[in-house]
Amino acid sequence: MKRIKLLDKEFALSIPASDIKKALWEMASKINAELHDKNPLMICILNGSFMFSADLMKLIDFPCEISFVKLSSYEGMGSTGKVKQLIGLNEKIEGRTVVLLEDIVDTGVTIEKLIGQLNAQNPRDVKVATLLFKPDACKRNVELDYVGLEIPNDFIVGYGLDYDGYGRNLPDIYTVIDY
Ligand SMILES: O=P(O)(O)OC[C@H]1O[C@H](OP(=O)(O)OP(=O)(O)O)[C@H](O)[C@@H]1O
Ligand code: HPA
Repeated sequence: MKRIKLLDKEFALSIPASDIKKALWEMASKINAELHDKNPLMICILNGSFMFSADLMKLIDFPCEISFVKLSSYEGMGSTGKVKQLIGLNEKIEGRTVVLLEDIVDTGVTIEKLIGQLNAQNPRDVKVATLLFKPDACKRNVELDYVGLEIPNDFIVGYGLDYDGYGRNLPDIYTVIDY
């Protein structure tokens, strides 16, 4: 299995780009079927979601808007449990369907906090589309409307996800080894 090194850690290939592509096609076809008449505002949660959001948006077959927020909770290989908001949302969402685009729901603290903030602005509906979900790590009761792949509770990098800033550019996903 292909291995890479980032900083002090080694990683082994765990999800090839072809599996990511298939998961994106399946998710996009559901979103296209269910939301084509809802004029949803897509919200990309930076940084990690930049690659997933860009690839998913290319598969959406109806006119729709995208905006961006920037949140941070992870440091090194673990969650701090605290979510910092680095860039907020400018758009008004009252009465609108919004779709949060996440690369990963891990402990669930990031998505739970953002859903709470957005619900205070009385949207019509807040939906969550996440490429990856770690069910064994998730401590929060959050409803995930579109999930690409369920994965084990291991630290991963690639396809937007980083280890201390590195690895986001990798087209495949890798799992840490020997730590
Ligand atoms: O479910 P959680 O435990 O909250 O973890 C998920 C969040 O962690 C990552 O962001 P991170 O804080 O690493 O910031 P980044 O996107 O800039 O890498 C990821 O992009 C999610 O937003
Ligand atoms: O496994 C992960 N890897 C990188 N960033 C993350 N943010 C949450 N979980 C992860």
